[in-house]
Amino acid sequence: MTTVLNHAAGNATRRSVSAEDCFRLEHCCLEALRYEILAWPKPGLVSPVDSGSHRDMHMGTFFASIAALQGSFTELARAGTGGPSFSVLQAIGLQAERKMLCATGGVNTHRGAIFNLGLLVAAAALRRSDRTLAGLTCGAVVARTWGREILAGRRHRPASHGDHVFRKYAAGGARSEAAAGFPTVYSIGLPTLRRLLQAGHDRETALIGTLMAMMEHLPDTNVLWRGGESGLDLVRGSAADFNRMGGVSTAGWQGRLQVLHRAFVARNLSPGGSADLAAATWAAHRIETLHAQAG
Ligand SMILES: CC(C)(COP(=O)(O)OP(=O)(O)OC[C@H]1O[C@@H](n2cnc3c(N)ncnc32)[C@H](O)[C@@H]1O)[C@@H](O)C(=O)NCCC(=O)NCCS
Ligand SMILES: Nc1ncnc2c1ncn2[C@@H]1O[C@H](COP(=O)(O)OP(=O)(O)OP(=O)(O)O)[C@@H](O)[C@H]1O
Repeated sequence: MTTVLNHAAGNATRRSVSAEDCFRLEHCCLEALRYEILAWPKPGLVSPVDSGSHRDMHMGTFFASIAALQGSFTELARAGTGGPSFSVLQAIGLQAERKMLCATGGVNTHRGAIFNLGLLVAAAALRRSDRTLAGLTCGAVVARTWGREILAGRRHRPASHGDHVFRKYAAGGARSEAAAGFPTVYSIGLPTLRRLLQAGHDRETALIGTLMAMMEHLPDTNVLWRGGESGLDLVRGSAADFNRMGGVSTAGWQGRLQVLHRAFVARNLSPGGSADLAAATWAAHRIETLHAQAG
């Protein structure tokens, strides 16, 4: 009798997640990556206008990577539905990284983005499948379900730039952000993006405003790797100045960002972590809106 009741209670909290649901989640991710690369001006970053501080990639490399990633986010969403151990998602994420490297001739265009977006879609699918998680953001679902394993995972991978930076500056990078439930996305990115959209800014402008908010606050390991602490101080300080002066809501903002772009390129600085989280913010905006509409 107890077994039957438990089984019934379990069914009441479970809901099936369709192939269409997973496909819709992937669409939010691929759209976010397209909007991020197309946005201009973005200090130090690759855009349709130039390659910023990067010598091994251009906008076409990013589009080749995005095309190769088609299917990977659907797969991550499908896997997330069952609330698997992090190692299951990691295997799919590493496979996606291999597809990216194959499409770009070995260039890292989206490693951070695959990690962030992959975890967010897996969490979105898990939340959809389990009604008891309905009140949580995708970020909170990531932290609660996979946070510990994400932090433990650092020990099992060959040393990366991120690991060097972690040892030298104690900056936890993408893993810390994810394990903490994406605080930069949910506490800084989303409020900024939604405020700018509500104020009537177009999508591109709102995304750049969001990027600049990220840059002011994020301990970006890409910047630390390339420019050390003084590079990070410069990036965060100049983003803070830009935001304090009214950011993208003030006339002439594009010109000010082009000046910053030249300054970053001269110092080989690229805020790739902020770019990743601006894309993650766009995807989270779309995914959380779909969730709210579904009720
Ligand atoms: C965890 C990863 C991203 C580690 O990479 P790495 O050691 O280089 O870490 P690091 O945090 O320095 O940077 C990774 C990238 O994240 C972005 N980034 C940099 N700083 C930050 C930050 N503070 N917050 C978020 N993203 C950041 C940058 O684009 C950077 O290139 C990754 O390579 C990995 O382990 N991949 C395996 C696949 C996986 O686990 N997937 C999970 C499911 S999708
Ligand atoms: N528009 C963009 N321009 C440049 N980098 C971006 C952009 N959007 C996101 N990124 C992120 O920046 C990272 C690439 O930066 P970078 O080339 O400095 O990393 P790396 O491969 O670790 O270092 P290096 O090229 O110095 O060996 C990617 O993980 C990517 O997710």
